[in-house]
Amino acid sequence: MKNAKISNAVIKRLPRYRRYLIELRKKGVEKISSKEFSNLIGYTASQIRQDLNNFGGFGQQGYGYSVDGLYDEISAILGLDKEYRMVIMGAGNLGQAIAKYTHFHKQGFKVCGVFEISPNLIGKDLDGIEIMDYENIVEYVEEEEIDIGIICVNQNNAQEVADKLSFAGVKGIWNFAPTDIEVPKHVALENVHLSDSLHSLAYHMNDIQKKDQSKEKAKKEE
Ligand SMILES: NC(=O)c1ccc[n+]([C@@H]2O[C@H](COP(=O)([O-])OP(=O)(O)OC[C@H]3O[C@@H](n4cnc5c(N)ncnc54)[C@H](O)[C@@H]3O)[C@@H](O)[C@H]2O)c1
Repeated sequence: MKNAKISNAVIKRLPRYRRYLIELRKKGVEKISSKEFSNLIGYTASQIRQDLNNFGGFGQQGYGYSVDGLYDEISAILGLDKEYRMVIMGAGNLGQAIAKYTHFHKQGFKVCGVFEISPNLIGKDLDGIEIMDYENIVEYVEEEEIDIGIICVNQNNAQEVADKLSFAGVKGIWNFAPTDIEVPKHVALENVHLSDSLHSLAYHMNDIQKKDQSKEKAKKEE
């Protein structure tokens, strides 16, 4: 890797590159130029070259990128060439939905356990996964070598759960609670604030509407 300090914006684009490469592999495409990739994905060719140069390039002048090679490299950069063991904290609506979503497992992210505080849920079975008592989370993470904790508890309990998971030794926390939790430096944190995304959608919808209205107005005034 050329540069250890990669901007978050670049990291966020890599899964998208990878998704398109999966489609290209399915179609049997073996190589692609940055121009062709640009037409497909919607980023400029120079953006693509710049992004991939962060990691040493991979492209060959006059040849373009090897689809398999680039797919392997990006997968390795994202750490998707290994398996991860996960626990879900909170077996409410969201926790259950994530536990039942089998696609993550196919991508190498295995849900090993689900933890709860509600006596009504502890001991129940969730598609083959037993819902366990939150009291036992630290031992479980240590014994089962859990990598990732997924926070699906109520907002008010999220920080406490994050502290417990960090203490127990998880390497990453995927936080769905709509609150900014703090984690120690050795733990990676990714927040998924669905409402933020929805609010951003509302903004863009209204922005398009406003632009359309001002176009209409300008037309009428002509
Ligand atoms: N449901 C959604 O679609 C959705 C979408 C975006 C964000 N969220 C957020 O995700 C979180 C969960 O949402 P939900 O709809 O599943 O809520 P929910 O109330 O259905 O479930 C939360 C569960 O967490 C459990 N819990 C609380 N403290 C705990 C602890 N310390 N350890 C283990 N379990 C604990 C509760 O007993 C409950 O069963 C919330 O913070 C919510 O704001 C939910």
